[in-house]
Amino acid sequence: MDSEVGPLRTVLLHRPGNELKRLTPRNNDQLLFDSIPWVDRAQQEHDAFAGVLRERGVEVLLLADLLGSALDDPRAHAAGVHAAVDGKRLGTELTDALRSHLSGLGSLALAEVLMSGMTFEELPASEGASLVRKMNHPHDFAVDPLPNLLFTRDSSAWIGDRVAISSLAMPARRRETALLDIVYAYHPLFHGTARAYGAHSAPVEGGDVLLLGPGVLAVGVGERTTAAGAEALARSAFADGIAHTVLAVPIAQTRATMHLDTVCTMIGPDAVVMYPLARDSLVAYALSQRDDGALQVAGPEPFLSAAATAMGIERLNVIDTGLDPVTAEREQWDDGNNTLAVAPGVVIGYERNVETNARLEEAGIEVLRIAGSELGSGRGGPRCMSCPITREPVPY
Ligand SMILES: NC(=[NH2+])NCCC[C@H](N)C(=O)O
Repeated sequence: MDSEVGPLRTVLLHRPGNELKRLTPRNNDQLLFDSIPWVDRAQQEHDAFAGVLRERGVEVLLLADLLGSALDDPRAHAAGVHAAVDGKRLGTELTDALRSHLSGLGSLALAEVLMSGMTFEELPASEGASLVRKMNHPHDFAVDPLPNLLFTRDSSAWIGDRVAISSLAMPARRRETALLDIVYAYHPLFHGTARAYGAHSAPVEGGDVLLLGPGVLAVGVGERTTAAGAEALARSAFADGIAHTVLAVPIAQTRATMHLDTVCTMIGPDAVVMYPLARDSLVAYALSQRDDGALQVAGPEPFLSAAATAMGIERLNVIDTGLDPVTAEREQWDDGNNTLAVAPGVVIGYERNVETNARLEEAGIEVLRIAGSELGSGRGGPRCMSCPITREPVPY
C-alpha cells in the first residue's frame, strides 16, 4: 500500500465494546475521552461506518475477531497473559492468582479481559493475603481497559507491504501494542507479513503517519510521535526500501492537534483537506538517505512546498476546513479534517462538519457522511478509526 487514496480493499476496524463501559467522569481524562459515550449508540454509529465501507466493496476486519482467533495459538495465549499481568502493580500474591486464572480462560474470554480490563472486584479469589487487594478500591483496575482500541489507525500502520506496530506514547494506550503484536504474529491471515519499525522503539503513532505518495511519508512530531520516533521510522523505511523521503512535520503539542491527521488528510492523489491555521504555518524537515547510507536532513521549509517537491508534483492542492475561523476551529475539533478516502475523490466524513463537507463537495469530492456524536467523544474521526491494510495503486 503506497497511498492514502487508492481504492481501499481491506481495512482493520474495532467495534467499540465493553471497554467503553469502563469510562467514568473520574477516569475519562486519563483514558483520553472528552465525555462519557453512550455505548449502544456508539456501536450503532460504528456499525453504520462499517456498513458504508462494505457497501463500497471494502473488506472489513474486526480486531476483536482477529484477536480471539489469534489467541487459539498457545504461544499467543501465553503472550496475552503476559501482557495483561503487571507484576509491579499487583504484587506477588495477586500476580500468581491472576496469571493462573487467565491461563485457564478460553481465547474469547482472554481477549475480552485484554480489551476491557479487569477490576479488583472481578479478580479471582486468592489463597493468601494481599495488601494490594485490600488497599485498592474494588472498582480500581487490576488490568487497565483499552477504550482507545477503537482508533485502530494509531496502533498499527501499513507502509508498502509491511506493517509498523506502534510504540504508543500515552500510558492509557501503551498496552494496545501487545494486542496488535499478537494479532500480526499469530493470526493466520498475516503469516509471513514483514514488519516495518519496531514496536519497542521511540514513540510513533499511526495518526501521525501520512503516505503522501509512493515512497513519500509525512510524519507529525508532537504530543505523540517524538523526533526520535520519526527519525527511527525514516531509517527503517529507507533500509527496507519502502520510502525515499520522509517529511518530519512539527505540530502543536495540544489535544486538538494530537496527531498530524487532525489537521490534514488526503482526499485525492494531489489534494488535502487542511486546517487553515496549519496551512500557512506547517513546516517540514526532509529526511533522505545519502548514497553512503548516512541520514540527510534538510529544511525546515513550508510543508506544502516540501510535500510537492518530494511527491514530484507541481503543487499540493488544499481545501480548507470550515468557513470562517470560528467554524474552522469548531470543525477541526470535531475531526472535520479527519477524512478517510475509500477511493481518489471519495471520502468518509462526520456529518456534523457541515461547512467542511460542503467545501469538499464544491471541490468535486464525494463525501459519504456518517454519524459520530458518540464515536467522536474520544476525539477521533473516520481516519483515526480505520487501519487500511490494502489499497489498489492510484493510477497517477
Ligand atoms: N489518529 C488520531 N487522530 N487518533 C485519535 C485518537 C484519539 C484518542 N482518544 C487518543 O487520544 O489517543
